[in-house]
Amino acid sequence: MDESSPEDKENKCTDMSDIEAAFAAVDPYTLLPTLRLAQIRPILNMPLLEDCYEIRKSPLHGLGVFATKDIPSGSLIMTEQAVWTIPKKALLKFYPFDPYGNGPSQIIEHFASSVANFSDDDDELNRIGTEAVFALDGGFEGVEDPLADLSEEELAKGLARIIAKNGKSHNYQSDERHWVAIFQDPSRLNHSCMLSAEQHIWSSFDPRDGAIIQVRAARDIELGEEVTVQYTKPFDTLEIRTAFLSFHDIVCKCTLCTGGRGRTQAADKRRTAMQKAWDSMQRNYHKLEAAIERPAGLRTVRAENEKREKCVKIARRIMENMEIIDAKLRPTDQIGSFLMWHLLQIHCEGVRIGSGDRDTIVAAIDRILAFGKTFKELHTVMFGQYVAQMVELRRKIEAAGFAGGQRA
Ligand SMILES: C[S@@+](CC[C@H](N)C(=O)[O-])C[C@H]1O[C@@H](n2cnc3c(N)ncnc32)[C@H](O)[C@@H]1O
Repeated sequence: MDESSPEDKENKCTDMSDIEAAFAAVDPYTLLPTLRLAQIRPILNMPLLEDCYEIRKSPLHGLGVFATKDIPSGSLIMTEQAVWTIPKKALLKFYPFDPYGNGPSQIIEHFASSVANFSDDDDELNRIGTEAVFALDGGFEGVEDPLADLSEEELAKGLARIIAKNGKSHNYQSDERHWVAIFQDPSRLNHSCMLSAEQHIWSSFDPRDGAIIQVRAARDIELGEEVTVQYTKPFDTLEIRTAFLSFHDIVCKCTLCTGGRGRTQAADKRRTAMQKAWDSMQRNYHKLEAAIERPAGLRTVRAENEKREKCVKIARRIMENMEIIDAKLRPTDQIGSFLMWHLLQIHCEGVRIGSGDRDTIVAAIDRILAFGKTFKELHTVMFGQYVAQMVELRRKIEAAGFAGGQRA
């Protein structure tokens, strides 16, 4: 039953300053660009599940990472500082078959300055760093001492292959270039289209600070199971995944790809529906931005109300799109840090700027909090913080008498 008075309804769009101020406080755009590694570290300092994996032969390919105990969903399985980070564009030039005509010595120079000499006064550390990179998949299998046994070109080719097979993309906030990072144990994570873990790279503000990776369980992983991540995008169908993976010379042997047509078709159907809702949500978000920017024409109350109504309608469509995605999502869809974060950013921003309607805003917060439950399961660190802020926001709105769209 709607218990709000006609007067309340008339006042619906007024006095939003509290809510807007509260939203401004949780605006991810104000949070993200200021994050530096030093600030991220305490978040990263979440307890690591000690001795929970080993590296051994995998049925998927070469070596893989396997659980040595039951790993509950959300556990931090690995965290590591990059052994080597390198700008992607520079990388292009490194390839011996490079169109820019640069010699292979550049990759060796970069390797020598960033890895082999990462500790100027500790030869032992330099040796460990060098051997760690040389031992990675695709580089120098069967070569005992690459530095002594190979020509400069062979050495450069091997290093380029190591980067191509094991590099993980990331960006630094103060640097427009795309970067590739090489980690040690996380390089042994094989791909599965039904992942069991998610990897997230925390790039600091400045490339000189390096990058850190976190690998978390996306679901409960049983003792002996292989820990896998997904190299492809969250909603990619079999056809798209196959195209991407074959470009990287991978014929996927995961349980989904080898599980029969029925299974892949059902997964494709679900992923296509999510992709459609995601695209529609992005379009609606842009529409919302445009609707908000457009002047209301005559600055009459009517024109302002019409504009507001339009914005509210679009904001609601954004919520509907989200609900479709929410209903179809599985933890094996690689949703944690990447997808849900963006989803919420768009959603929260969309509702904040698009709607002066308190019912819509309160409903949106409840929706976000409901998503929070999914996130709690996934233990996505950043989101945990975000949810806490949402809870606080909800509390403020309730205190201001806006709960459930009714004035107290
Ligand atoms: C980052 S490495 C993974 C660890 C690697 N198995 C090793 O021995 O170090 C990436 C390479 O593993 C192989 N790979 C990973 N996942 C695979 C899968 N699902 N099916 C087949 N090969 C896979 C591919 O050759 C890929 O280039």
